[in-house]
Amino acid sequence: MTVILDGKALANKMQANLANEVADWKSKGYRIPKLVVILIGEDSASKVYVKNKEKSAQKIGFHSVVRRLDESVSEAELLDIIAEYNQDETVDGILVQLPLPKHIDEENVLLAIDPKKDVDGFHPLNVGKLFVGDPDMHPCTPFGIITLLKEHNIELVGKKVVIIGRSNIVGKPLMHMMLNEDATVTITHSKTKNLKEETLTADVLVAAIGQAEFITSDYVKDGAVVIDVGMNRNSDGKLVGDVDFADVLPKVSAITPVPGGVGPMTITMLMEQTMYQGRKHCGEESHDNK
Ligand SMILES: Nc1nc(=O)c2c([nH]1)NC[C@@H]1CN(c3ccc(C(=O)N[C@@H](CCC(=O)O)C(=O)O)cc3)C=[N+]21
Ligand SMILES: [Mg+2]
Repeated sequence: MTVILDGKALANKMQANLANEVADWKSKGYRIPKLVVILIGEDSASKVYVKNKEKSAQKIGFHSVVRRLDESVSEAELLDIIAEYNQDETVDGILVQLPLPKHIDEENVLLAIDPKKDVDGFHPLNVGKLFVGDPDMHPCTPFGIITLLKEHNIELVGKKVVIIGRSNIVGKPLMHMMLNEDATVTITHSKTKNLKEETLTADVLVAAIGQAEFITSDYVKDGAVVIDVGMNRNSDGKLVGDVDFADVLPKVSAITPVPGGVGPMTITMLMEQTMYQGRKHCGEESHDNK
């Protein structure tokens, strides 16, 4: 029997726990955590993701601000707006939705966010802390993957993890998180030779490729755990992952669905990290910090 790693179910459970904690703070008169999401332009996928983040934040009871900026906003204007939220003591988390318009330099933006409010874990300081094995804020997608695996008691110590994809938001940070769990990690990517030879060695296979249903059962070892980070539309307009779910399912011990797997966990870790910052600043000593 294959275990379905139900990210939606765990997301609901974790977000309900956060909602209880926030309700408890409210009853004590503490300041409530605030998450600011900055959305630039009219990209339709970004709008959907930001909407989902806003819905989760509101459901938990956080103060949720979505700052919508015109596509034409200058980098200097954006940096000023970030500086304003950095200084605002009622703001616990700041997220600038990626991708950015071409005329804005991503590195400048990520460097501008106070690392303490960097709920995405993308600031180079947080990236470096993860790299040396002393993480503070984590990138949410890989953090969600690790959290989902732990919830299902999937052992990582000494296991062979193969990641397909070397992005700064998934592949590379996940490599470090897996190393911190004492896994043996291989990263593969578009220039990897004999990809299938690599993936067939995986006890845990993570697909972050960006190609609909690319991973079929012939890429997967019997009994492996398969994590699908993909979000693609197939020819019928249906949301599918990078894994051919129906083909792979009978061969593996556990697998994440799309939708309802890694995506909801990403949002949940964003909420967890907003709460993590809030816990430092909203409690007994600082509840008057309105
Ligand atoms: N600064 C920044 N931080 C991000 O975390 C960030 C970003 N920029 N840019 C874009 C990506 C993408 N991302 C997703 C989050 C949730 C779902 C999600 O909830 N997916 C649902 C389905 C959603 C649907 O129906 O389209 C699911 O998998 O079940 C998907 C994708 C966060 N991102
Ligand atoms: Mg994130």
